[in-house]
Amino acid sequence: MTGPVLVFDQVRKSYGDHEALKGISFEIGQSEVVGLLGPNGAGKSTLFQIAAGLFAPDGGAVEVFGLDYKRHGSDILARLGVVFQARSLDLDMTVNANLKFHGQLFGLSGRLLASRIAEVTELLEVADLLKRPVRTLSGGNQRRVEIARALLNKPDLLLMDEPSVGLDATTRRKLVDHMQVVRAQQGTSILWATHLVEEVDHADRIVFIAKGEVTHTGTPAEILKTTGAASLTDAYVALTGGTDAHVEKVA
Ligand SMILES: Nc1ncnc2c1ncn2[C@@H]1O[C@H](COP(=O)(O)OP(=O)(O)OP(=O)(O)O)[C@@H](O)[C@H]1O
Repeated sequence: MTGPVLVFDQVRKSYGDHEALKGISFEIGQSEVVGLLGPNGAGKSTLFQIAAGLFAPDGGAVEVFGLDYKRHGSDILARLGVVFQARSLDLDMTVNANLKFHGQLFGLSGRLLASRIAEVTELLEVADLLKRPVRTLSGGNQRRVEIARALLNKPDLLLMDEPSVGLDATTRRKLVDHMQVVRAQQGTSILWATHLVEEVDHADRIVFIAKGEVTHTGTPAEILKTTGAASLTDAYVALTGGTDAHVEKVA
């Protein structure tokens, strides 16, 4: 396919009388890394869950790989990788057992599964941890294993919802570097939801959302130009009215 891998078209979602998404529209192209940046409560997770097919929007449409979830849910999921905000590895199983189980869910087995596990763990630099129970790994390494797991099916689109929560600045930067390698080597499109500017400063495009609406979108260079800010952090503070305390820089 040559079209966008993900399209949000006027997506709306309410919880009771609270409108969490008020008509979100944007697209992600092939091999594009898009940062979805917004303060707490902006609607990132809600949008992310809709993109992952966990629930349908109240209004508007979402298309993944040109398909809709209603009719082609399993076709979409076969080509999707998802890293949720909450950790979801089995802590008592080894890294290898976790990856094997997940791979089997995608119909992988035998040598093909073993070679995929070798490939993704090398990519995320956790190959030496395969025999370790997940419980014994640092938070950063557990996150890398989760991302490796999400790549087992060679997804065309990887969705990540605040994957670096709880990680230190150096480990966060390493994750950003890993994702650039994943995109370069596998051509994977990536949607990275975060409230940390530093995680999206190398994205192809940043979509700012606040209070359920897209407020700005553009390449990092375009956003600097439009806002006249000296740094993306300053631009973010300007665009969000300086209300987000989570603006951090890597030392
Ligand atoms: N299940 C729910 N029931 C009621 N309100 C909800 C629910 N989930 C989210 N909300 C509300 O919808 C709004 C958007 O929440 P959402 O979690 O999507 O934002 P977010 O940008 O991901 O925030 P954070 O960065 O804190 O994770 C918030 O006001 C939140 O309180």
